[in-house]
Amino acid sequence: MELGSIDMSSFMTDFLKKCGGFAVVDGGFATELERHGANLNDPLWSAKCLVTSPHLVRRVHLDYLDAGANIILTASYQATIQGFEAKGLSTEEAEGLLRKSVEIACEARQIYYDRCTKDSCDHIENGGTSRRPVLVAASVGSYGAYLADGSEYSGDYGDAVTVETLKDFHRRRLQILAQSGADLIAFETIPNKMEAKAYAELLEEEGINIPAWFSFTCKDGVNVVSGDSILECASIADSCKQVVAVGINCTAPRFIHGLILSVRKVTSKPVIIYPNSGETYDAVLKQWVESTGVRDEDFVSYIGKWLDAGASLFGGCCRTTPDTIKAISRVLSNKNTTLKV
Ligand code: MET
Ligand SMILES: [Zn+2]
Repeated sequence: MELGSIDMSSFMTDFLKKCGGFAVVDGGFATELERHGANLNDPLWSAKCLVTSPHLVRRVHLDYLDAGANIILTASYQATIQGFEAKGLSTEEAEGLLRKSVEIACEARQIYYDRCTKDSCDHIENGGTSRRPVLVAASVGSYGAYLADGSEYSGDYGDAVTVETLKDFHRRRLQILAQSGADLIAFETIPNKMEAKAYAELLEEEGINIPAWFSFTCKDGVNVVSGDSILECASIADSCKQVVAVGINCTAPRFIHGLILSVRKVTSKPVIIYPNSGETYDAVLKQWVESTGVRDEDFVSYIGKWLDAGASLFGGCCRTTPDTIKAISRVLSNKNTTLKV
């Protein structure tokens, strides 16, 4: 199969080299929209802002770029054609909003570059200065995120849902996002093995010619939220040629170290991690609550340990903010400097 001009095998390693060894991913997107006043109590969640307040979406991307992100994720996590249609939009309008999520992120990157001065944005590379590399990743949330019934964090879709159901659900959105100008696709918060398989098959069958990452949401140090083993899930990602990074997101920081070691057992692809704050989402209350008994400290202090365990891309998920990302950037730029000496 012709995959166009992008060399999937070196895409991420080349990018990491340009970043100085490690890359910074952005933080909680919906969290930051809410901090700016958006009301996301809606089945579309953060994707609602693509309709109601695109300026806020751009603003949040800029907040994360200012905080040091090398990769920004689009507002398409919960943007689905089916979800928009349920709100009375036409298929064309729904598809337009998917494209718009990528356009806004690309626009934010351009604004960021345009207003960069040497002092604030450039980094030193081989004795000269160069622009900080930034990629736009088109976010794809799970079928459970669309259902908005809590299955996003249980991975339990019932017996009637098969790999084929999931492929049919995701197919058109994936085709559109792959042709939208995004640099890669971020399959995020994958809750079970079946959805990973569906994504891998779709990438192959649709001949998707931009890279992707697979990121799983886990309930402990060895299993994704459905109970499927992270080893099996990460192996599916490993065997897919378009997949350029494999990892974990929206998972409590305390499980991340063990999970990185597990992922590394089954793949040599770069490992990405962007944990949440350690709180748990209560699907009935529709809010984040502190986990009983265990408290995660500010996880930025764990980054060094996660680096040693072999991860190379770091960011934050729900309930993290630009301050988290600033702190991560600081830790990583120290590491990058150390590496270059
Ligand atoms: N990128 C998405 C966000 O930060 C991931 C959500 S995980 C439930 O909003
Ligand atoms: Zn999250």
